[in-house]
Amino acid sequence: MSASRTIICLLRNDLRLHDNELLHWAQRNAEYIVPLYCFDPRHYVGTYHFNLPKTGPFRLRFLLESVKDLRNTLVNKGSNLVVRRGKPETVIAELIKQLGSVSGVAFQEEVTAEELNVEKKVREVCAKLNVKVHTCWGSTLFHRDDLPFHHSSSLPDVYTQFRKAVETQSRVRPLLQTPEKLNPLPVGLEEGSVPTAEDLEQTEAVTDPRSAFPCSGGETHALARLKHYFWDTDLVATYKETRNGLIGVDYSTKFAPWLAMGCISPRYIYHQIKQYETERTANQSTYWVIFELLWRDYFRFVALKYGNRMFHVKGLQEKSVPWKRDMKLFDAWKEGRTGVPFVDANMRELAMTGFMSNRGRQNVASFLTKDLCLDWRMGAEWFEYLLIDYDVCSNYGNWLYSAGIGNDPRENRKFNMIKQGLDYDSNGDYVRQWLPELQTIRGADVHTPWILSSAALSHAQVSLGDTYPTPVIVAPEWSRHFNKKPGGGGPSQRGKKGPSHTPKQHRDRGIDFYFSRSKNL
Ligand SMILES: Cc1cc2nc3c(=O)[nH]c(=O)nc-3n(C[C@H](O)[C@H](O)[C@H](O)COP(=O)(O)OP(=O)(O)OC[C@H]3O[C@@H](n4cnc5c(N)ncnc54)[C@H](O)[C@@H]3O)c2cc1C
Ligand SMILES: Nc1ncnc2c1ncn2[C@@H]1O[C@H](COP(=O)(O)OP(=O)(O)OP(=O)(O)O)[C@@H](O)[C@H]1O
Repeated sequence: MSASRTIICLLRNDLRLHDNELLHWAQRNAEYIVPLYCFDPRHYVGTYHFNLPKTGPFRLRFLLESVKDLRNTLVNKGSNLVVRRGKPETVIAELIKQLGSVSGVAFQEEVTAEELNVEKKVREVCAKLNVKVHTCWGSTLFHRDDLPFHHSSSLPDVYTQFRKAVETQSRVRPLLQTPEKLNPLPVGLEEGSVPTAEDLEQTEAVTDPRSAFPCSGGETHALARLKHYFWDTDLVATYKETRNGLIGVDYSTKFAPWLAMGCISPRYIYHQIKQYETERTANQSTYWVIFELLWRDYFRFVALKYGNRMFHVKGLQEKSVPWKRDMKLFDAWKEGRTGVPFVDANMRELAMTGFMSNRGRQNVASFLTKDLCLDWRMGAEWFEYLLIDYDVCSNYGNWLYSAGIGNDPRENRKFNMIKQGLDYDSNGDYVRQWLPELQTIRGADVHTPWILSSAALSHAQVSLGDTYPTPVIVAPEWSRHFNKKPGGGGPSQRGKKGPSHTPKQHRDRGIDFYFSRSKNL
């Protein structure tokens, strides 16, 4: 077996060939490259506090598709993806021994405890076996080394300050060139088969035709999605007006699942936006995709700054909140049986598809933490289990933010479930899509079945407490919106926000808009 100048590239959340720092580096430094993916058993245990399955069926399916897709891509480039079941540190030790003379092991750095623990163990194994370790930074739009802060501890605690600093003082790096051919595997190395969900003792995902994310995993599908959203349909040019939608695939980019597994590079998205802005149009919407990608960057750098505080009950602010751990309420929330239709519809969508819109996520997180007053980590772990796009930093960062113990500078923010339902699902179509038992209630009345007269309920054949639950809570402020005509602040109205602005103006307007949107929730 030939193994001179062989480098093992441990791939984790970087399942792509394009703009892949690791493979790019290995291509220049090795004669033989072993691109390796390990199905780590630690990803298939229970979550830390509430022992929910750590990887749910929708994400697992997406992962398996992504691994297969990367294998196909690598085979077409003269290489292959080596797949193993086992802990990376064990698999790598075995490979080093099997191959004889591995010159290096490389991986992309992660930032959170469980991933850092894997890195530590891989380093220990390599040190014992006298093999060098090379690491690189990836995953963010702005490279960690290009941030305008001397140290991660000086990262601002307010997103806007971070955003303005990187926008004015940093630059997104150019894309790395995708190799025409990749240096081969060492001769005789078995590539290994991609397991099934069953092999991993996990549940198969069941496809729901209503899914807002009916897409497959893998770089090929990620690049096709971008082509569709940017170049084939120009949807990116109206993103800011549609991004708060709830139904269908195209109201937002849906890049998140591919970004989470690294099937698409955020730099690639950025440079495609720049090209789109040059060739087609530049407006608030095209900028806004970058604005949102910067949130993703921000939470990753927040994790670098705060370490395990990201997971602690008191959050980044070290704030004691008397969270409850009422399992009955938690079950009602998880299963979409709280009796608050807008919450239930979103929670059922998540459970049945592994996806929920950003609007939905903000609402159900606010409901769990501010209305039910449940421990925010219950919600975070439920999302960790189910989301296809679960990303440790974006998930825990957003949950902390929603719970009021993270990076939100404003105090006591709370979403009003009824107002939100009326604003963003003004005719109740979204609620009816996910709550078949309320299908016969017409229009916006579906948001508040408990205030309907018994005649109206019986006409709709809805029996509260029987076919649909009575609400577990009715917050006092909701009553202001009972019987109100819908409309006002919904997404379609936002679309009529005025024409073009200079880039500077539209950025500032964008921020004002972002915050005004948040004040009266
Ligand atoms: C409680 C809660 C938990 C969340 N958990 C996750 C998670 O685990 N993984 C995840 O990727 N996103 C998470 N988000 C952020 C956001 O809801 C999703 O990124 C978005 O809904 C995915 O759909 P999209 O790709 O169509 O987004 P788009 O609206 O098209 O946005 C484009 C991209 O910007 C990034 N982005 C947008 N909003 C945010 C945000 N608030 N924080 C970080 N990045 C953002 C994503 O990478 C997204 O793909 C969470 C939000 C909340 C409120
Ligand atoms: N990648 C990850 N995904 C999810 N959770 C993670 C990840 N990495 C670390 N954690 C969480 O970080 C925490 C580990 O931090 P730490 O060692 O400070 O915990 P701890 O002191 O045991 O926590 P606690 O204060 O809750 O008892 C755990 O809650 C763990 O679930």
